Amino acid sequence: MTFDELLRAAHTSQDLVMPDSWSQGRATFGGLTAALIFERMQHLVAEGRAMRSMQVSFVGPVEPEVTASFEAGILREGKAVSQVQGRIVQNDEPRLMCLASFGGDRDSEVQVDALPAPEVTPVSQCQGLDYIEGVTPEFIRQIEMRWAFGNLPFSGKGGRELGGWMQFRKTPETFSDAHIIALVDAWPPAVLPYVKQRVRASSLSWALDIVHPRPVMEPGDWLLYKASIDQAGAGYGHTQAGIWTARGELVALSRQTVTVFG
Ligand SMILES: CCCCCCCCCCCCCCCC(=O)SCCNC(=O)CCNC(=O)[C@H](O)C(C)(C)COP(=O)(O)OP(=O)(O)OC[C@H]1O[C@@H](n2cnc3c(N)ncnc32)[C@H](O)[C@@H]1OP(=O)(O)O
Repeated sequence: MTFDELLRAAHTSQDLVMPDSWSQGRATFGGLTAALIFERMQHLVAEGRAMRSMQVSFVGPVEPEVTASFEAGILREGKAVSQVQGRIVQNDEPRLMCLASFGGDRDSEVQVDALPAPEVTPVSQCQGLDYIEGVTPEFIRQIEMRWAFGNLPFSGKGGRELGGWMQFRKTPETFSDAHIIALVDAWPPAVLPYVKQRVRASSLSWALDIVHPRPVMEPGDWLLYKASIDQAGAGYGHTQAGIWTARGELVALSRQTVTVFG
């Protein structure tokens, strides 16, 4: 199933089955589960209130091919901001919890421009990460990544930065916030180039802000992702990342805590 087909399914039903083709080890790709719960949360919110900030806790693996319930509810609606919660339940256990703040614009004297986007090699000159059965996670069949910063996972070469260009392999119908959410989580944890052999890793928690006014993005546009490690040790890594359009406009800011089993 394509990302757009799954988004449509999330509009019509609370109960969804995540296909194997979007899996990552024992779990479903976290960018997909977060995007689908986001989609259900967003539908509860009045027009004109854009998602500003979202916090996700990956409580447990959302297993592929097993029905999961995607539940959403409003916590509070103020003059400009709607606070919304979402959760995914599978086998009567919470597997993902999400809080998001959707806010309309208000008059303000404060205006601070974003820092410039990083210098980067053009997408046409960057090496893509191909899907290799049994080697890469299944969801790499859906999302294309072209390496521009840092070393490959399991290369043992380390480095503080990781990232590059990303887009859906099948051009989507639109480029919504849900599409951004799915793309941003696709990159492997930035700590993985430190290990020399294949080890397991999982996103544990994720904070994502989308910046407004959102730059104009057309389906099929490449986005740039650059993560850096703040600190890592004892099986956990703390990373932050920026996301930009190819024109260098800031789109989103991401912070993740990841677990690494090795
Ligand atoms: C040239 C080369 C190019 C290659 C190039 C491509 C590279 C590609 C790299 C991929 C990189 C991943 C990228 C993740 C990105 C997401 O999307 S992961 C999906 C979203 N996150 C989740 O589903 C996490 C849900 N939460 C959890 O499962 C648990 O809360 C946490 C985070 C694992 C907590 O840790 P815990 O309490 O220690 O976990 P627990 O449930 O007790 O389970 C631990 C066991 O699970 C295993 N485990 C953890 N994660 C997984 C997993 N995803 N699948 C299977 N087993 C897992 C551990 O190894 C450990 O195994 P044992 O030591 O027991 O044998």
